[in-house]
Amino acid sequence: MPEPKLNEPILEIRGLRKSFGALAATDDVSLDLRPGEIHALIGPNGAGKSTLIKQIVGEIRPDAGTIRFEGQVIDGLDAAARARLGLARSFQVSSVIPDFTVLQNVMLAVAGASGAVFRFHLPALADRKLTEPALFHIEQAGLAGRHLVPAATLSHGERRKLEIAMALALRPRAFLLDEPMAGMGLEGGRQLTAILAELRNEAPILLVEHDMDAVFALADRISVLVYGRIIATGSVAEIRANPEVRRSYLGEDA
Ligand SMILES: Nc1ncnc2c1ncn2[C@@H]1O[C@H](COP(=O)(O)OP(=O)(O)OP(=O)(O)O)[C@@H](O)[C@H]1O
Repeated sequence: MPEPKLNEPILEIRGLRKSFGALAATDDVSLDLRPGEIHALIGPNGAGKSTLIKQIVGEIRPDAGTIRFEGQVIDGLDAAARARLGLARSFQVSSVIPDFTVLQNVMLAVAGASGAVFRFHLPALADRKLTEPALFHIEQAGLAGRHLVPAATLSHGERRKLEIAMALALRPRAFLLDEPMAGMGLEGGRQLTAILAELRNEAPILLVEHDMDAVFALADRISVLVYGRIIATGSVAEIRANPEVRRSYLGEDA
């Protein structure tokens, strides 16, 4: 794989198109995810956000266009191969095992990432190669002290943090987060916002989110998708001031 150059986009989408019958769900979309940034993708329901994410992770094949990941064209790779490169969606497809503790779940993710065989008996649980990174990611995700609690008994917000810890264990090169704030409540949302702000230091984040408070607090750049097209990309200030964006998505009170 060619070495990515500093400041070259981690993810580079060019001229992507996907139609369902007569409906252009992705209509000539070009978008970059740069190192260290949180790039929010916003837009009304049905704008094509999920369809775009599915094409990035390899679940849907585009009709046209190219996706590069760390300089490599990934158009021919399936979802599993893309995940192995470090390009995977977090949160939507959840692999949390309810009967396992927080620590066991994260150890499983650490083991999966390293290719180790995970044995569910005491020697494996004492294996510091798994416990140490697992505990580190649990703390990173804001769950310190909760590692012995079964996942089934976690609150909604804690469960999301567990999912972040498991995502971190996979050492992704980019995070694709699909509505992480959904159902979090005010306090949970605040906590998750702080965690995501830190997460960007691990890998850049493409953030699909309807919660505009979170988007405005976190995003370095925002792209606005309407009817499958990106109508604007810019800083929070630029997007808030953009008349077309205000008309089509934010409303005049934004
Ligand atoms: N498999 C499919 N077959 C036909 N139409 C589809 C399919 N998947 C999505 N669509 C249509 O494509 C458009 C974009 O849908 P998509 O789910 O990507 O939007 P979205 O921006 O993610 O919406 P939301 O914010 O509600 O999640 C919608 O009109 C949807 O009905």
